[in-house]
Amino acid sequence: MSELLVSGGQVLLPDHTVTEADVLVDQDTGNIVDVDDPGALEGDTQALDASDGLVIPGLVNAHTHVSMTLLRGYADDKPLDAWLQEDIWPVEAELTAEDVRVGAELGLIEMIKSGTTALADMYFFMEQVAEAVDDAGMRGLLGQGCISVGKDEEDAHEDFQSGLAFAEEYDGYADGRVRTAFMPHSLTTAGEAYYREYVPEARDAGLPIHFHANETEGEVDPIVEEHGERPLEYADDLGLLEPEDFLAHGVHVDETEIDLLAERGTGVVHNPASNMKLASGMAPVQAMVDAGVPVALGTDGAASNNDLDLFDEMRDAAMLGKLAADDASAMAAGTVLEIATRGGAEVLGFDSGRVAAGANADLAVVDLDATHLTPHHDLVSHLVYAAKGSDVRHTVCDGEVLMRDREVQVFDEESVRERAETAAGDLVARAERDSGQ
Ligand SMILES: N[C@@H](CCSC[C@H]1O[C@@H](n2cnc3c(=O)[nH]cnc32)[C@H](O)[C@@H]1O)C(=O)O
Ligand SMILES: [Zn+2]
Repeated sequence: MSELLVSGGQVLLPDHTVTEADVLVDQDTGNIVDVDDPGALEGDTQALDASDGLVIPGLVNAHTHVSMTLLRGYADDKPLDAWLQEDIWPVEAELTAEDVRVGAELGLIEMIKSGTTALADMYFFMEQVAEAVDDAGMRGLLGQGCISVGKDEEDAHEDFQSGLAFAEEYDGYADGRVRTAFMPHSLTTAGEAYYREYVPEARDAGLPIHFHANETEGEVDPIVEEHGERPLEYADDLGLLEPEDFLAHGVHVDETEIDLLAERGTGVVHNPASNMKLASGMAPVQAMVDAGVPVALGTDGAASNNDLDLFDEMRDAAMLGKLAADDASAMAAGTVLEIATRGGAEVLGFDSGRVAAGANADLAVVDLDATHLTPHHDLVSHLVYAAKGSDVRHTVCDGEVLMRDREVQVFDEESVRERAETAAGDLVARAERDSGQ
């Protein structure tokens, strides 16, 4: 049996208390075997030094478009609709499989470096993302985003059919680290007929469903006008609110919709940075937590964030959550940490997000030996309010070390950065040439 012993540091336990302890991992099963007093456990092979560090669950980025790293800083300072239609979609029309692959590798490296071990991703050429997640050693819930607006019927059907085919083919890929979902893009960009046709097929295949919903006011109004009901009531009619399903954003949700989500057990992924940057609005995230809605945290794509650092996102969630609730006690550090770890894992259906025997060994070790983390009154507070992704020293997923002493083990970081720079430049040049600029 091959084992990994993470020793010499402190450990964040599932109840958010911190104790000096070691963590023993079985690399064959990828699970945590035990968490015990310093020196009490022995590992056969690999050791990971956590001295002056805090072992935390790997963070869960529950909504992103990882390959959008290629568009980081390409188009900023616009609202969602104009940003997608004028800037992002024209460039995405030029994406190749190779672009998506290198964009994914770049984004996954950024995640590993900032302690993220699992993601939910919706994009194009998802087999490329699946292979990159496999190479990265991470855990992913992946799906192809399916859109019908702006397409003729044949193209639209092709998009939904290939989305389903990807999900069926790749579920369980990468030794089970990749799971899949059916991902219609949003309640407004995928037409009702497509939901009516393909949701039952997704259910027959046992797939969860993930989509964007209630992100901007501009998305809510047309649904209310056309269907005479709130968007999430419409989503419920379409059969999109099962307990394994989860939606991104949920910014403009009313009390009826919050109660509906809680009743159905459908997850909501909060994306505070993207919501602020696109001025989409403030999600009532504390109200959703209080109502019992399963809430997770996501960065959205790097073009609307503009990073994939969940430490940054936790801080944003706390700040924006307080402002939204007009209450400084809202989205307290413990609540935010919970949605970024166990909450996210539960929404995605992964048995991770906690440092405990039996759970997946998905961990990060945060360096506490830093000026901006001094003194150590409350380490949960530090994780949410003061720590940065660059404070992560080691990252482990499924028992394998993905980053050791800030050196990414699973990719050649320099070469990925070079390839990404070239691919991004070429992509934008193609798009500009085709638009006759
Ligand atoms: N098969 C689809 C691809 C959709 S991928 C998912 C899409 O979501 C887009 N996206 C990124 N961030 C957001 C957001 O905040 N709201 C809605 N869509 C977004 C992203 O740019 C990408 O176009 C097609 O043929 O167009
Ligand atoms: Zn999104």
